[in-house]
Amino acid sequence: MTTATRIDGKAMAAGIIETVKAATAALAPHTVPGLAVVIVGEDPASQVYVGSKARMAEDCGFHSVKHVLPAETAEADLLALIADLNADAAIHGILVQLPLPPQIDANRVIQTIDADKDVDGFHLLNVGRLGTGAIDAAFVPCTPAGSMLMLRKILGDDLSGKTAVVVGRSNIVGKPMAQLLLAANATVTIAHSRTKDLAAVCRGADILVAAVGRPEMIRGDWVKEGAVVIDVGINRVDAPERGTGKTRLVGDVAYEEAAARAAAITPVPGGVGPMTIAMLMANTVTAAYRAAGKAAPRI
Ligand SMILES: Nc1nc2c(c(=O)[nH]1)N[C@@H](CN(C=O)c1ccc(C(=O)N[C@@H](CCC(=O)O)C(=O)O)cc1)CN2
Repeated sequence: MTTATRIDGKAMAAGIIETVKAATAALAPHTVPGLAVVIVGEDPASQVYVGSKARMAEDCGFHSVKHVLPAETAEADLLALIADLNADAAIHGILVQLPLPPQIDANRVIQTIDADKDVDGFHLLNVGRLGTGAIDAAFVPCTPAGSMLMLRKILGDDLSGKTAVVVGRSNIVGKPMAQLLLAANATVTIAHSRTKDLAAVCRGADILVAAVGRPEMIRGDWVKEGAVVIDVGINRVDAPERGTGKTRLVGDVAYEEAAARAAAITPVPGGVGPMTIAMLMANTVTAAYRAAGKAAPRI
């Protein structure tokens, strides 16, 4: 029996997009936020995400540019494109879709992006700002930023006294998510594949964030009664029940089992994913406000 509140990321994302549109309109006509998205190669999921980002940017009233580079692109050519985008005053945000092909050093690429245009929040300067509590000066990575807004909607801004467990230690999600939770006064554990008795660690969490990339790894009996569960995983699995060769998306959490114990939980799809794209738009409009020397709206 499902008892948990389903945290609707699609609806929340739509609200954020309305705020971004209003903030964009308020900058006109002097500044039009500009977002450049760059994809290297033909990974089908990346193509979908990049297409959604470029379309959403247009919908928000941005100057939206998409660069599609072949899979065999040399690192030097990608770095040259980034240098051009860094120098382009019409571009306020630069996003290079990950993963990149193996001949390209993703870290070198990320560190080449001007930190003031790093709307993904992956540049060391932004990582450092987040890690030292200078969150208002940072660009915060979109997935954790969106996850945090969802949590705040349920639990409020101050997480004092709450125990949070983040399962996953990636630079894109796990680590920044832990920093955000810490900044909101939660008591934070980062767990991962080598954590001893992961199920027991999860069972201690008032806030459980799953970002491991393993379909439905987190079972219902890993979830504390009344916990808030944020499922960051987006895994495509076979769905023979839908017909031959069909697939479906599942999270890192076994949704129905977890929902029977949690107070609130994000679904997959329709949870954290749409918030990721909305927060990218929010970061881009923030970058444009900063470039224009104006105070960015709080989103
Ligand atoms: N440069 C970046 N690369 C990647 C990031 C990122 O934040 N920056 N994150 C992920 C992928 N990602 C955005 O790029 C992303 C993933 C999923 C969704 C989303 O809306 N998912 C939908 C389902 C979509 C589907 O049907 O396939 C959902 O969960 O409802 C948005 C963005 C890796 N790379």
